[in-house]
Amino acid sequence: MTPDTSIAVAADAAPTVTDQRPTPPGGAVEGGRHALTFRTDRRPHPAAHQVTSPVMHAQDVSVFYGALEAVRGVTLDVGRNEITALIGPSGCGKSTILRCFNRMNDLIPGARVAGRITYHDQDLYGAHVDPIEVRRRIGMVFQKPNPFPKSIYENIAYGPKVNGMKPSSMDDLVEEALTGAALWNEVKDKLKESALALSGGQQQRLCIARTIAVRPEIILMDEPCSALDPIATAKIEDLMEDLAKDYTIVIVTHNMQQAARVSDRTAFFTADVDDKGERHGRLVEYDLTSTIFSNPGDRRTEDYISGRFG
Ligand SMILES: Nc1ncnc2c1ncn2[C@@H]1O[C@H](COP(=O)(O)OP(=O)(O)OP(=O)(O)O)[C@@H](O)[C@H]1O
Repeated sequence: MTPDTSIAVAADAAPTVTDQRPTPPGGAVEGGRHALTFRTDRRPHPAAHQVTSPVMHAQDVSVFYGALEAVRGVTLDVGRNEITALIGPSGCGKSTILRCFNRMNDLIPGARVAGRITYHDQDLYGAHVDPIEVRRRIGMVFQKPNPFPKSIYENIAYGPKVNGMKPSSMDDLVEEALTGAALWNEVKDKLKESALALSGGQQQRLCIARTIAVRPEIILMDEPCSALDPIATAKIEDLMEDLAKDYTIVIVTHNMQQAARVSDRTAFFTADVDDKGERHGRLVEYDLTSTIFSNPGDRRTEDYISGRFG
């Protein structure tokens, strides 16, 4: 699909089909790609995250809700076609940072973003940037599956229609999106039935299909499996691995095994409490997932992933 050049985001932002994920140096856990063991030898915290192909860059980003500085001074790169996991204890600002990446915080009264976020080297918050187009290119899947109370088909076709996409065949586009979300075989004979009749896991895959139907480049996922059972969760995790061939994914998860299983890089956040008792989230450490889980550079990261804190 030819990207719409009338908006202010870069025209080279179309999805690519290369899998550039690095092979992690750590061993694999059962059923996953990364080690969950810890080494006692520590290495210096790297000065750079060494993301070779960043699609998005956050520089000294702080987010305020009214007077509360909820997250302070976050700097990180999101690598193209990588899965980046944001982990950390409740209230450290993971979802807040995630929402910055597609300007969802714009919709929260009193929310303000300071610092700079670039997407393909363009200021995501520039005056000339259309936030609606940002959210098409950078889609979001939420904690609780939220299909529209419409048919399965309409759930998928809705986004392309309202975004003015004119596919040569909407049927083909619907099939492609449902196939991409590993749902087609389960629903192809009941496309006219209500999406609300699907199971929770199917609904979540439908929401992923709805997201990819508008051809985003990045998919943000805010605890996408927290409402799902282990089997449905495993399906979404398998799906994420497939999706990362075509899309860049950033996921917030409370499930550290999930972060270890699915992600290439992990950002660990925590919250400092100031003398007024206010919590300010901050990024402690960001590195390859294998490093974060096997040889973290910061004691707080190790305490958290080993269950001693949080
Ligand atoms: N809409 C909002 N209005 C005001 N404060 C908010 C809002 N959303 C989040 N906060 C505050 O910002 C801080 C960070 O919240 P956030 O939800 O981003 O953290 P989190 O790490 O994702 O937490 P959790 O893991 O519990 O979802 C918290 O102090 C929270 O109360």
